[in-house]
Amino acid sequence: MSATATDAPAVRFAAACKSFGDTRVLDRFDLDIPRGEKTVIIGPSGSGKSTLLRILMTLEGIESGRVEICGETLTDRFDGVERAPRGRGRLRKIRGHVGMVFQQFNLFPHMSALENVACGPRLSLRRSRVEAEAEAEALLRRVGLGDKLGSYPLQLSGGQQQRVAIARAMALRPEVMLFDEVTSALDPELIGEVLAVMRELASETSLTMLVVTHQMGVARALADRVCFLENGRLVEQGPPEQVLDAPENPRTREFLHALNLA
Ligand SMILES: Nc1ncnc2c1ncn2[C@@H]1O[C@H](COP(=O)(O)OP(=O)(O)OP(=O)(O)O)[C@@H](O)[C@H]1O
Repeated sequence: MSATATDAPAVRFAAACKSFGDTRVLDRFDLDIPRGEKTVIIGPSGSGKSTLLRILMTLEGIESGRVEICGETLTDRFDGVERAPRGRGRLRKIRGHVGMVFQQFNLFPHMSALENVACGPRLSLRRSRVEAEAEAEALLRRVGLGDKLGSYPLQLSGGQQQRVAIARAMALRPEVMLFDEVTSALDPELIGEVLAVMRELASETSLTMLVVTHQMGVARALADRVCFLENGRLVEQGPPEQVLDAPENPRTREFLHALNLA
């Protein structure tokens, strides 16, 4: 039986297996993330990092094992096989725990920054327009965009669009925030402004943050714990100064060495 919602970890993968055709992407994968922890996942291309996040967003199911978010099982046992959860109410409840920010900002182009942030609470949380927009304005100020409330995505830089996307995810008051390569599409001079917002969230909130990145600077700036993933397995994990500066596993060392040469 799973733990109750309050004492359960924010995220739990237990012996989770996931394949695409003949490709085994997660191989009896185990990971517990305590509430409030900021975890950064690094690893080579194709190691399964995005798949982990997609499973947590219930966009993918698993074949066996178990995945939980805030004590809710993401998969239903059905004929001995774990499947993605069925039923709209249940899906909505599970997804309500989670916010996600992607590499591509995915803002609605026909809506202003304010409307992009306010529309989720209006539709999903049934907030009034006045309430949703007041909260959206506060969030946009928090990410340094108080002067861009009426701007449309095309009038904003990539860094500004990504900060709107972070505010939009925060507006739904998730307990767990997932960040998938959120600084990878940005010019180097814009990375810092997005990272600053993420650092502020990391230090000033009790959000659980799960961050996938290829940028070790991002890992250093945010992580309580860095996890190195390869071929769907957790090869090494620990605080950033251990995993990034003094890795114990030869595979982690090779990966970091190759990054330094790149
Ligand atoms: N929908 C899909 N159908 C088939 N194969 C997929 C699908 N999604 C992912 N894969 C495969 O699963 C493996 C893991 O992909 P995933 O995107 O999770 O890796 P990743 O570590 O996030 O890679 P990257 O760093 O390049 O984004 C890869 O071999 C990928 O080709």
